Amino acid sequence: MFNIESVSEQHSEKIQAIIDSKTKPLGALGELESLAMQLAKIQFSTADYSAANALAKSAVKLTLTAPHLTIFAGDHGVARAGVSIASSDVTRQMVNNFARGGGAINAISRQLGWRLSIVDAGILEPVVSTQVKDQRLGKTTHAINQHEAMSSTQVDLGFAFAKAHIDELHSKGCNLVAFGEMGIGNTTIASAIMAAVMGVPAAETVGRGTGISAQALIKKQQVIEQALALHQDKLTDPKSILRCLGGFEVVQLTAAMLAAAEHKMLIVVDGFICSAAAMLAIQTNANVKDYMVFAHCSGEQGHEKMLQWLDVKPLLNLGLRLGEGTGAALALPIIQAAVSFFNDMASFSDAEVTNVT
Ligand SMILES: O=C(O)c1ccc[n+]([C@@H]2O[C@H](COP(=O)([O-])O)[C@@H](O)[C@H]2O)c1
Ligand SMILES: Cc1cc2nc[nH]c2cc1C
Repeated sequence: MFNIESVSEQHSEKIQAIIDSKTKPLGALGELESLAMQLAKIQFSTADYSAANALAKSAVKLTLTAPHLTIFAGDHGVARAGVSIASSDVTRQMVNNFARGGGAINAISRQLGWRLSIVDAGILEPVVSTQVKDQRLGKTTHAINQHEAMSSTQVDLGFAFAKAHIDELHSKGCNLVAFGEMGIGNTTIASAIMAAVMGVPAAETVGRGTGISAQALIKKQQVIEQALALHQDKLTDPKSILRCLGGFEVVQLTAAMLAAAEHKMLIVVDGFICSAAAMLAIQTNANVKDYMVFAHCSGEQGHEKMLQWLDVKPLLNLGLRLGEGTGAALALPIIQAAVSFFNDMASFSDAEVTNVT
């Protein structure tokens, strides 16, 4: 269903030679070098003869164009079980806040230069604003400990919506996407998905989300255990996991990542909920991982274990546990720095510096 090319290793040696020709000790730009290598493999991945030629002459440039961050918002039936500090009304209130430019993600995006889309993937009551894109799959999901969260028709519609959104960004020249989410109760959803995908008990995936009490944490774990037991025979593939345990925003996050990789966009993954969607995207098509950068390790218990399972290294560890795409947004200047050194740094020969490699 998704046609995602794995990145080519064809030019790796030439790309490494360019990185190593720069005026620095070998490897001294650390993770920036890994990012440059990843992006170069994505952008020079064709068997194109001219790309190979340009690489040989170190004339090729990496590009970052129209960086775009999309926040998907959704509401969750499970929020009624007392698994969050907030009620579902706060999802709509925060979407309204984003629409008016008042969220943390708005402030950070203005500072760093992300363009923002706010997508209503299915919150209780829609927000009337031209700033909010209607991709609603329903009013709210069913409580996952009582029922399948949604129908397979809703999952499919979410995939279609997300793909159309990404196709539009691509047609406008965007080659770097980040995603965030907003949805009271969605750390319960992400913990349940993590448990289903990794085959570990809820106790290993549950965390405090927005900051619930020790007592509420026990309740939250029970709810996840009930959901896993209720759907245990159906948690066999990503779309079934999304149907049984998902959220409307998690469905669209998963599909958006897959669609972005089809277009060879770099995908910046945010915290716990976005990483749960990334797990499902990778289960759907393992090649998507080549296009992903994991921006940060969230303060949410379980995220570190999830990242270890994914075998990825996050760029930042700032104790953020807000969501909204805030961690992903912060990765932009780091990615820009990787592109700048690759494109603009002098080589030892250009700068007449003794080659120390
Ligand atoms: O991204 C994260 O790692 C993260 C960790 C904890 C909480 N959140 C945000 O908090 C909300 C979910 O928390 P909760 O307690 O309602 O499940 C949702 O709107 C997320 O954006 C996000
Ligand atoms: C106020 C608030 C802001 C948020 N942003 C993302 N998740 C959130 C949850 C709450 C409760």
